[in-house]
Amino acid sequence: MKDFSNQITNRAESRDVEITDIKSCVVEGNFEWNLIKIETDAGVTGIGESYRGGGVPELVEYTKRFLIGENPLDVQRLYRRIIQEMSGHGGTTGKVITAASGIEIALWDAAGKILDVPVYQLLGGKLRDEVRIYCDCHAGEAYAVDDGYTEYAEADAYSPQAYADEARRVVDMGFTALKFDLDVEMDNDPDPYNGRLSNAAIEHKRQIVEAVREEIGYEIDLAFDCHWDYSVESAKRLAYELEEYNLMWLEDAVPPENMEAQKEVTKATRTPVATGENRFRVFELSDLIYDHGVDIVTPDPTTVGGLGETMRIADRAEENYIPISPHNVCSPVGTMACVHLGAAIPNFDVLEYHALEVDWWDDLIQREEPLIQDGYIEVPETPGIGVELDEDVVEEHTLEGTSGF
Ligand SMILES: O=C(O)[C@H](O)[C@@H](O)[C@H](O)[C@H](O)CO
Repeated sequence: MKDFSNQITNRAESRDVEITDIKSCVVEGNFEWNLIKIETDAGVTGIGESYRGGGVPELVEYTKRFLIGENPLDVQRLYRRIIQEMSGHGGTTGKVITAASGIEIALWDAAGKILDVPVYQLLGGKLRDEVRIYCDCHAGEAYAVDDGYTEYAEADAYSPQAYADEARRVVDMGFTALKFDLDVEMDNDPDPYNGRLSNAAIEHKRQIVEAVREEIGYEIDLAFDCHWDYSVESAKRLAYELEEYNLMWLEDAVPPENMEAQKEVTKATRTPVATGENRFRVFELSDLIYDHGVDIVTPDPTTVGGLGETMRIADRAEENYIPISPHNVCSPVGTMACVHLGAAIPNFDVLEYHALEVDWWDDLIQREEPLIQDGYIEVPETPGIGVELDEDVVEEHTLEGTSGF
């Protein structure tokens, strides 16, 4: 059995740092945000975020047995150590990689603070001073949270007009790129399991896209997400139907497991096709990238294995002239980690923001101004990922029944 413990002996004293504790906290936003803290004996705490959902706190707790005492500056080695230590019990993919992603981000933050540089600098420097954001939007009354929102009767909540009105509202906030969900309840008719779209369902979707385009024009980038719902033939029929609307992309039209099915859809249409958020590590995306089975790749850095793993994916995508637009449904912590990534990779396109309905999203960090200004986030010059949590707000929104940091 190999010994994966720290074999590094040669290091300048000023960088001889140790991890003293690792903590996690689930914050209840529009998703359950898994925040992570890594404490060190250098008086520095790194913060990170793993993708939403259950299991992360337990896995983070587990890693303490081999990460405490390690040097947080060895980000790449420690990420691999998590996989090596846990691969025997399913750690090469799935939730272990999700947990490792948040730890990896917290390590970059700690490393940046210890070395007194922003994370993008550690990733190789920056190609841009600000990162463009696309806003994930929702039609429908469930999301009526802000001024200027029209309330709809339930039957009209997913009408083309409701989509167009919401698109207008979000464009007026300064965003230059939007995404809506295109999977609507009527897709279940007549059968929710076979993935088949009726002609009426496709026509309804076409009308939604048309209404949004008529409202916001063609200068705004516009994407639609289908959440892995359709059969190959229905995905293709839908993608053909939308070709005339010049979308930024059509996302996740078929289920995520079958690469060949995905490739068939991508290659069948001139509507750009995006996917990637529910794959783990570079291994689960390489085939799709090298076979040009995706037009825009959308890994989630807080799921896929952190910033290093996303950079490896971005490298392969760049080699194939494919842009990368990270999926992101995080709090400001995970979002800011993605901003450093977006600054450091050449083929970055746009970063998702998915918290329009969380009016305290910005309050979670210590900051005067909203993070997003006119649809962009400025790449911070402060050490680490460049944001610090407001502990009171974290505590206020800690998931009920969990202990918090
Ligand atoms: O692209 C996206 O923004 C995602 O698909 C989200 O819309 C999902 O709903 C969420 O991550 C739940 O799984």
